[in-house]
Amino acid sequence: MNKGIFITAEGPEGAGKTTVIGMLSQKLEQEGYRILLTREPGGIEIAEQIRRVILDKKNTQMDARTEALLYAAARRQHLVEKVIPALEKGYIVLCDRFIDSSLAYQGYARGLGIKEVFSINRFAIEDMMPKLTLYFDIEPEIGLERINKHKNREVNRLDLEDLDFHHKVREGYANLMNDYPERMVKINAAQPIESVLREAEWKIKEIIQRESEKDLKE
Ligand SMILES: Nc1ncnc2c1ncn2[C@@H]1O[C@H](COP(=O)(O)OP(=O)(O)OP(=O)(O)O)[C@@H](O)[C@H]1O
Ligand SMILES: Cc1cn([C@H]2C[C@H](O)[C@@H](COP(=O)(O)O)O2)c(=O)[nH]c1=O
Repeated sequence: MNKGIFITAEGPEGAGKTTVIGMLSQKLEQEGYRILLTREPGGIEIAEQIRRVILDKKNTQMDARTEALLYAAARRQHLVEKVIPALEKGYIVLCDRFIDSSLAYQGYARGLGIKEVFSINRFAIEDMMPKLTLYFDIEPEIGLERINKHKNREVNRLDLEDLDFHHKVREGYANLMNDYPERMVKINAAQPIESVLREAEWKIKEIIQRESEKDLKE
């Protein structure tokens, strides 16, 4: 049985996910929580290798289903090698992207179908869904402008998709918000960083409180 809490961060490019969960992980650690901060695709050696293949700008010929399968493979390995052991030890796992990225990017924006992409991911994750998903909502124009300003960030193959693709990604997330209102919360990521941080922290504290009460009752 998992004693920890699995939390994911989702959203279009440049929404601020990495910045916000990085800052929150430090804050929560200082408050005494055991935190594992990780990311997808990646987080462990095999998945980082898969990440390099998927995101390499030279791989323009990659088929959409191959792309979806590679993300799912990286996800599987990352879960079994890193996420599940940490949850078993009682860590709060903060993961930068997870299955909803596949559903929004490959399922909706690439047009493979949300249900179809969910089904290959079901094989990868079994029933390991997050307890909470923070969805950082941003207009793609603002998000892309942010990452273009960020000189040290390497532009990857997915970033180079046209604006229409990035709008579809956001539409895909809007569909997921409708489908999973019990675990997904939307945060307006266009706000100043302090407000985004505050909202994300509230949501995380709420789930920590809820889960600890559940533990006490069990
Ligand atoms: N609320 C904000 N207002 C203004 N700039 C922000 C805000 N949040 C993050 N940024 C800046 O936007 C840039 C992108 O942020 P970050 O890398 O955290 O986004 P991301 O959602 O993880 O992007 P990606 O998924 O594309 O890697 C960074 O330079 C960051 O400092
Ligand atoms: C997990 C996952 C990711 N993607 C896309 C989303 C981004 O364009 C890149 C990852 O880069 P980031 O800087 O770490 O955000 O990959 C995807 O299309 N499908 C997925 O399942």
